Amino acid sequence: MRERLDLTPGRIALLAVLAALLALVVAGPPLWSGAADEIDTAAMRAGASAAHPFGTDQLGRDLLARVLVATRLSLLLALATAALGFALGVAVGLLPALLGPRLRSVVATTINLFVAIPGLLLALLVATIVGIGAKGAVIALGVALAPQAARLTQTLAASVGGAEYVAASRVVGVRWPRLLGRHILPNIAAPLVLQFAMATSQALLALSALSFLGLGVQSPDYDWGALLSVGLDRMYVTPMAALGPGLAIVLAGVAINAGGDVLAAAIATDAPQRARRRRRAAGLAPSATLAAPVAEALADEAAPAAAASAAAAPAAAAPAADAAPGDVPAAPAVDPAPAPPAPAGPPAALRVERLSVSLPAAEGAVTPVREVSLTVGHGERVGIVGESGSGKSLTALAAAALLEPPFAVETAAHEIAGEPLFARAGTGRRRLLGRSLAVVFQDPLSALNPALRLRRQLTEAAIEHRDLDAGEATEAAIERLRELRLTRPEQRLGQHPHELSGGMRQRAVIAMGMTVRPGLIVADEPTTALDVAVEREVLAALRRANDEDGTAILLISHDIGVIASFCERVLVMYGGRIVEELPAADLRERAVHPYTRALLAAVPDMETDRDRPLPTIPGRPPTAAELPASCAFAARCAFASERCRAQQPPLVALDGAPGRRVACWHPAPDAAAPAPAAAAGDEREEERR
Ligand SMILES: Nc1ncnc2c1ncn2[C@@H]1O[C@H](COP(=O)(O)OP(=O)(O)OP(=O)(O)O)[C@@H](O)[C@H]1O
Repeated sequence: MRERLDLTPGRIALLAVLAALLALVVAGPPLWSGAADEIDTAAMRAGASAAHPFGTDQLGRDLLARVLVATRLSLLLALATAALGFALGVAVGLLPALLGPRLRSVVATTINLFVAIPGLLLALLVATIVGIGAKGAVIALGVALAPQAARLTQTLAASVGGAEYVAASRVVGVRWPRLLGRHILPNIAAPLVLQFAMATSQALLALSALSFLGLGVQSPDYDWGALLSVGLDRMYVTPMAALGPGLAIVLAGVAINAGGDVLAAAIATDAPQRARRRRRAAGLAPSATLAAPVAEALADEAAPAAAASAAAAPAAAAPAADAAPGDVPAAPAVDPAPAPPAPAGPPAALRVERLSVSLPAAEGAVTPVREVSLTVGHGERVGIVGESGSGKSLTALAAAALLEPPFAVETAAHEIAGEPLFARAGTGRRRLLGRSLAVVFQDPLSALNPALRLRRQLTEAAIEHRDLDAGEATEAAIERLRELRLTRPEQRLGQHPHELSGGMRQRAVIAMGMTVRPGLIVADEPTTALDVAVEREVLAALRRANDEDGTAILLISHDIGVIASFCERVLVMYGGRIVEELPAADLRERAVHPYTRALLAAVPDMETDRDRPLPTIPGRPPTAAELPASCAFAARCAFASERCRAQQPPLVALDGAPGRRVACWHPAPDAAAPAPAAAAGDEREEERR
């Protein structure tokens, strides 16, 4: 502990000084105000002596006693100034995390404007309004401190807001006061405390300077600055008259900073925080691709509405409100087959039609997800597979309504549990999402708040959405953990995330999502960071949720082996589109898209010749900026023809093969599968020749 708090002998000495100063704040005036205020005409302007070590002032009052008594006023005024600055600054600095994108940018611009004004100028401006004296000085300096505090808070809150555990909490519908209180403020407390201590010592210095100049504390009150002014006259006769208050100011400033350091270190080196720092140092930060879009997700309901407004409208909906008009090009015109209708019975857990995601880029807008239509039936396990950059995560995040400007989301339809998501207003939408959908991100540690024990994290969604009290929610969480085969669940709830292994954490995240019994879990690469044994545990946990609760699963992975073994239906994505859809059972033998086949060929099976290298797909997938208006896979495809390089193949249903779709001008021959419905079937042989 001592090492973690960096308690060097010097720092311990400063903490002792701070403790002594705090004792003086309490005991100084009662003990010494008699001597401090006693006028002694016989000893006016006396030099240092045993009776008056710092000498006396012009009325013969003991200067040492006055310095001791002034501790209270000096420190309390400095504390009040910093408190005022931070109360204003933190309140304003948190606003961008809570407001919609437009108001957020107004507040951010205002903060920037105030930060640009020199603090002294701002203080003088306010002082002219509120007047001089102790009260005026506190208000003027407090207001001058506020912009820096606001900027710091804004930056810190934005960085925590990007964490996946905040996104996970949002998706289960946790409201902003709870988000702030539980997830954001505890995680930004350490740097804020540090900054607060520094602001207090700065305020002490500034207030002393004002009192020294006669603009701060007014007679008969006095602080160290006022005493310094008295003592300075006699600096050469009685040096301690000036050195005493001067030293008090310097020592107090340094001691306050040391106290702030130790307090901040105590908060920051709280065990879970340390674990997170170690992870960061090891380079295990959350994936930038995921974190970036979610970073904006803090704006509660207003912002999804921006992206959603487009979604609620028909296919030709305008881009999201924040994107400049004309920024987003229409996705290339294709005539995609709609997602196959869900079987009769309960409504589909998720249905999106013509989902496109665009974002502004240097070279104009890019559309990394284009016209994706998919349905996840009630209780179904559907997989999305594709190489990195194929658009899987953006599709999943857009489906979970977690994308915000600068991403612009367009859909012709977006239904969750059979209900049109964007027909609802903010609160209703959040409730629908919170009750019907849970998201499991790739990195379980970043999906859990490192500062909180599992109990709070696993119960908050159930308290919010199932109206359970804390005891009932705890019971539900224990039951979920037990179902997911986590040993000693009661004990686990008392632990912090870093105390669990990777697989346990991911199961805890799944349990967190399952406490509201959602109809759908969207799991984005939930096993990528885990080893094979743990991967099996996590997939088994998802499988149990599916089997026992009928929870549908949308599993995203670049590993076609995982998808094939876990899912019932597979969507293969490439270049932001679905290029093939088929039942998982057909994957190995009946896939017809050359890309799907190439992915499969790159996975070894029992018949693979171990002496020969595995086939790989030549080249690399196109980035969002490189997506052509023709077939995106053509550049890497052995069967590509002129037509592939010129025209985008539409995603079409395969005749006589329910639930199968393919987007290819030359689907591979498949003895078991009927010929594709597209004209491509006939042309294929001809063109290949
Ligand atoms: N925050 C972002 N800023 C700019 N471009 C992005 C961003 N996120 C995604 N993209 C673009 O969108 C494309 C699709 O990204 P997405 O994360 O959905 O792919 P993915 O298939 O999930 O890949 P991975 O498995 O690596 O996560 C990327 O190739 C990238 O060009």
